[in-house]
Amino acid sequence: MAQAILDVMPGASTGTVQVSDPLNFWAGKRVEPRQQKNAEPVFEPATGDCFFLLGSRWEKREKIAKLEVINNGKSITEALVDIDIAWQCIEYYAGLAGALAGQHVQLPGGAFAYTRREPLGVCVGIGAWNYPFQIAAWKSAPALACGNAMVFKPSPFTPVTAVILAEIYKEAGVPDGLFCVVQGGAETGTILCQHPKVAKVSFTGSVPTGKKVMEMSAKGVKQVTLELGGKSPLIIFKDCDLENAVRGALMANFLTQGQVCCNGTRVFVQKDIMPQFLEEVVKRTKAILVGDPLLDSTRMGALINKPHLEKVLGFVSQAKLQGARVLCGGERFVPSDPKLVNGYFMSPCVLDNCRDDMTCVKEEIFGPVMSVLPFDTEEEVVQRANNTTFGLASGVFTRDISRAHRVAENLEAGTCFINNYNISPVEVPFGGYKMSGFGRENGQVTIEYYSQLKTVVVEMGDVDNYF
Ligand SMILES: NC(=O)c1ccc[n+]([C@@H]2O[C@H](COP(=O)([O-])OP(=O)(O)OC[C@H]3O[C@@H](n4cnc5c(N)ncnc54)[C@H](O)[C@@H]3O)[C@@H](O)[C@H]2O)c1
Ligand SMILES: C[N+](C)(C)CCCC=O
Repeated sequence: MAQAILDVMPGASTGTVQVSDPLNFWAGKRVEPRQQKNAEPVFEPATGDCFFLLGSRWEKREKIAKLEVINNGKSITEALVDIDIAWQCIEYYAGLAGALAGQHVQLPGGAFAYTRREPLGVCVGIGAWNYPFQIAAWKSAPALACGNAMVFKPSPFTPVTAVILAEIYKEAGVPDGLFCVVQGGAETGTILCQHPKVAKVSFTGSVPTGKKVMEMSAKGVKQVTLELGGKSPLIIFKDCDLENAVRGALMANFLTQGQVCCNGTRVFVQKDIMPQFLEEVVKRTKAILVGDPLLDSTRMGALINKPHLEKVLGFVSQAKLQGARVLCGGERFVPSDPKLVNGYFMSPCVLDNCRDDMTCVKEEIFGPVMSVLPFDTEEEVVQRANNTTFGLASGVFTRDISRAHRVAENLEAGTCFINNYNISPVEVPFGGYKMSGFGRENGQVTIEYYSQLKTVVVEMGDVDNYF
């Protein structure tokens, strides 16, 4: 089955998914993608209709990416990477499916035991809106590889591309019902978490919703994976390669309009190199091309919706009131293209003069806002970096290899990037410490979160009877 799914990704088959009213469609219902041959890949904003023609592997990649741009607002450059990460994830778990294995344990007297890795049953995946296709793949690929079924609920803000994934699985021959997409918001999510036949919930979203999901799952003794928010530190020591550190800071803050859970939004810079760092990071931030996300040249698209844009701009206003200095950006951006004037764009922002007690430094903004903080010593910065309830990711730039590993060990986070940031190869586990959640996605370890272990004990002699 896994091979069949892979065969579909590079295949030359055709099919379409028709989506009516992408923001509200199929609320709470099972999606049955319609097969319509030879339809054009178009999206009609006026009617909300979306037609998608599956083609060759690379045509599909482009078309799914284009739909993801329409779905989410991120740049096409990033959406293409997201689609690649998604198929790499499916390929990876397809490979692991055949390698699932237990253990043989020799016992006294010739008896022995063995363990079997068995599926959990029906797993629910609930996704956030920032990586809609990728999240659906990160959850469904290991779930299916372990022999489970998955019911996936995307965010109501980005309902489209999970359905494309369902279509791909269907084309690959996945039996009906093994991967289903249901649409809706909190109400639908609640029904899924409370359903007695659901064995596990894998959730990606905010901390408050994650707590509710955990509470509901606890009542049914369901397993849970929680991929929640973050306020990750990025520590830049004076002995770093400054050019790479600046690039790393941009990667840590501005992907997907800054709407990334693991972003390194608290950028701690050692005082000695602060002026050079700020000069370079501001110059490069100002050069980020914001605008039509479907253009290859665009590097930053639109935020997810108006309330969210207003919330992010509100964080910038509050930061100013609390004494931060805006070095660039932080304002609504209106592109010159008339069709984009009502879009939810903002200019990427760098905040200086920040303190640890400011709201912009303590809370997850989930937008393109980098807060820069000075520090003196390693001991001090590690203590400040850990002074948060979150623990998703962290980063350190230094040429001192001992320091790099010491800092990585001491940071309370599920990931520490050394001399890079926000790369996530599928082979590498991803997940949080503290309030950023638990369980992992990606990597071999995720098999353990989508399967259960059965122990079989085999007697080879007579039964010892105490009675
Ligand atoms: N750690 C990660 O891997 C990761 C990845 C992406 C986003 N996030 C986090 O997600 C947040 C942004 O995403 P969001 O705004 O979509 O989060 P959210 O918590 O508002 O919603 C996430 C999902 O939960 C659903 N939902 C809402 N209420 C529910 C309920 N009561 N029961 C069940 N499901 C419910 C939503 O419909 C959506 O599908 C940020 O905090 C971000 O850091 C984390
Ligand atoms: C692919 N990234 C950039 C590591 C993001 C993972 C998902 C978090 O929002």
